[in-house]
Amino acid sequence: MIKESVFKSFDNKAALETQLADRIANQLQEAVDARGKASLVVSGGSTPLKLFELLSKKAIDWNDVYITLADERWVDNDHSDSNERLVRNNLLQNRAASAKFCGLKNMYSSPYEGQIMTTEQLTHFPKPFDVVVLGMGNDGHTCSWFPCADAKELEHALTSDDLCVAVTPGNAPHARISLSKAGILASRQIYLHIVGEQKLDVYRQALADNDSSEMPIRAVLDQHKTPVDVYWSA
Ligand SMILES: O=C1O[C@H](COP(=O)(O)O)[C@@H](O)[C@H](O)[C@H]1O
Repeated sequence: MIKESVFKSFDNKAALETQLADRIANQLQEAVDARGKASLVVSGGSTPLKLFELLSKKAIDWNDVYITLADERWVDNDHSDSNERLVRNNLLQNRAASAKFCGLKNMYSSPYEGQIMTTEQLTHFPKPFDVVVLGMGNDGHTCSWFPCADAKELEHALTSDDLCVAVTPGNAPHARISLSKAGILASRQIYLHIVGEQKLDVYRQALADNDSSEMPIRAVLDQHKTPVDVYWSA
C-alpha cells in the first residue's frame, strides 16, 4: 500500500473548482512575485473545463505565466480532440489571454518525429514547473501514460529522462505526445483533479495496487519527490 496523498473531498464540482482555481492562482502569483515568472502545466479531457474558465478570470500577472500541456493528441490544433484547442478556447481567455502558451504538437507528421522539437520549445519554460494539474482516465492513465500502450513505450514514459515522449494508446484514438514521469515530477506542486465515484474507485485501486504498468497514475502517487494533492468531488 502506498502513502496516501493529501486528499481533498468536495460535495460538488463547483466547490472543488472554486477552491482549486483560487489555490492555483495564488501559487502562480507567488511564483511570479518570487522569481519573476511562473509555469503551469495543464491536462486536457473533459474534467478541467470550468476550472480553466475560473482561472482565466483571476487577476494575476498572466504576462509572466508560461502554460503548456501534460499531453496532447497528435492532431491539428483545430481538431475537436486537440487539447491545445481546449486550452485556447477555455483557459487562454479573459485575463489569461496574455499568458505565454506553448503547445506540444508541431509540424512533424508524428510525435515520434516531433518530440525533440517539442522538448526544445519547452527549454525556456521556468522549471521546476510551479503547478501541474493532472487528470486521470478510468483505466488509470494520466498524461498519455496508457496501460494499453506498447509496454516499451510506457516503460520509456515512466523511466526516461527525456521531457517529452511519444505514445500510441492501444485502445484510444490518436498517437500522443506526453510529458514523461521525470518531466511531471520536476515540479513544485502536482494536483490530481478527479470527479465522480468511478474515478474515486480507480484512485483507490491505484493506491492498493503495486504495478505502475497497470495503473500508471501510481507513478505520480507512489513517489516522495513532489507533493501531490488530490482534489475529488462527487
Ligand atoms: O485522454 C486524456 O484523458 C485524461 C482524462 O480525461 P477526462 O475526460 O476523464 O477528464 C486527461 O487527463 C488527459 O490529458 C487526456 O489526454
